[in-house]
Amino acid sequence: MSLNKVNSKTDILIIGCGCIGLSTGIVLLKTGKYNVQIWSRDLPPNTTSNKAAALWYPFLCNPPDLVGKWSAETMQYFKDHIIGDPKSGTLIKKVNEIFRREHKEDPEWRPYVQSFRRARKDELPEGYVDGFAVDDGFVMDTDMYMDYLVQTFKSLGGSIEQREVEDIREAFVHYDTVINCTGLGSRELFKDKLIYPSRGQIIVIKNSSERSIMDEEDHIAYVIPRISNTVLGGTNQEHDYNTEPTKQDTEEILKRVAMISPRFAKNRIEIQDVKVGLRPSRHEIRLENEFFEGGSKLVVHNYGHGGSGFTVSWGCALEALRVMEAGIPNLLFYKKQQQPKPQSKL
Ligand SMILES: Cc1cc2nc3c(=O)[nH]c(=O)nc-3n(C[C@H](O)[C@H](O)[C@H](O)COP(=O)(O)OP(=O)(O)OC[C@H]3O[C@@H](n4cnc5c(N)ncnc54)[C@H](O)[C@@H]3O)c2cc1C
Ligand SMILES: NCCCC(=O)C(=O)O
Repeated sequence: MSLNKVNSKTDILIIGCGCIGLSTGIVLLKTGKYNVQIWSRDLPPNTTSNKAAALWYPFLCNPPDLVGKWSAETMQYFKDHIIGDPKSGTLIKKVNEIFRREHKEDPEWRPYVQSFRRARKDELPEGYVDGFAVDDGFVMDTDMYMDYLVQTFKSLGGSIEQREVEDIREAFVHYDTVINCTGLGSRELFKDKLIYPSRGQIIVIKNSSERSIMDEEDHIAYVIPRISNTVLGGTNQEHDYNTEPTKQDTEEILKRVAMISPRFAKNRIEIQDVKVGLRPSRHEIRLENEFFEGGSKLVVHNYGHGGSGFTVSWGCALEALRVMEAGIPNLLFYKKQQQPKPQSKL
């Protein structure tokens, strides 16, 4: 008994074409063992992923130890495979998180990131007394990076179909193994009411700056310089489904950003764009196997990455591969169990 195979490779379906679905598909294709197709309701640039800032920095995501591990693995993957490619839209950029109050504790991800250090006094704006620093963090022009992921996925033989899945059994007609990378979509598709939107608004401006700086202590304020523009943020409104920018949030962001980086005083900013995305927030990332139809169908869940999808994407993709390959023997066992017993000759 074998799984659906073409040219001796096993067919895998990924649902979702955000940074998680695309990273997971690329990792699977690079093994040379799988044919991978993506079905997705929205394609880049119309995904949440495309609305991200984005930079490497664990934020609004749990569980802390695994987020630390996956963030570090993602940083290494970027260094090994992505940063050097100008088509990727990525840049190494120092990241500073700054605090108005002393922070005795290091971040929980500190043990996994060797380059972590405390901020120097000269890196702290007026009114800030403490901070974290990661000198080899990275930022990405999100639309460029998402296009890069799509091109990489397709160049490795992956195929993408724009298609909404209303019932997971639609996928089971053609596939034994499905990887669920639907982000917030899992709330409906898998009735997971633990996942909910955290609304984030950002402003895209022409100016640029030499480093990423963030104050996330009492509210959110960040400046993220990219290749072709700079992103100012942000907001975090839980259970808010409004995907339209609001003038009030834009004003609030500009006021807060001026406090962490005075050079961005409102009257010197040329706003290019204002975007809103709904982070797929959950008490923790769901990355596990779930068997359906008496064990003969396998879904690998990989969703709920909150404010850190890019930061953990490659670590989670590698983990999804490991989890899936650990589950396939069970799948074969259950499929065999369901085979009709050969009729006795007597
Ligand atoms: C303003 C903002 C700034 C951010 N900045 C950063 C940052 O700096 N660094 C960072 O690491 N993260 C950042 N994030 C978080 C990051 O954007 C998310 O964690 C990440 O995009 C989640 O990726 P995803 O692929 O799971 O989700 P999505 O990008 O939402 O992709 C889900 C996909 O599944 C598809 N789908 C859903 N349901 C179905 C269905 N039923 N059938 C078919 N397809 C379906 C959708 O169409 C979509 O293609 C930010 C988020 C926001 C909002
Ligand atoms: N951690 C600050 C970068 C922006 C981000 O992650 C977000 O979700 O907003």
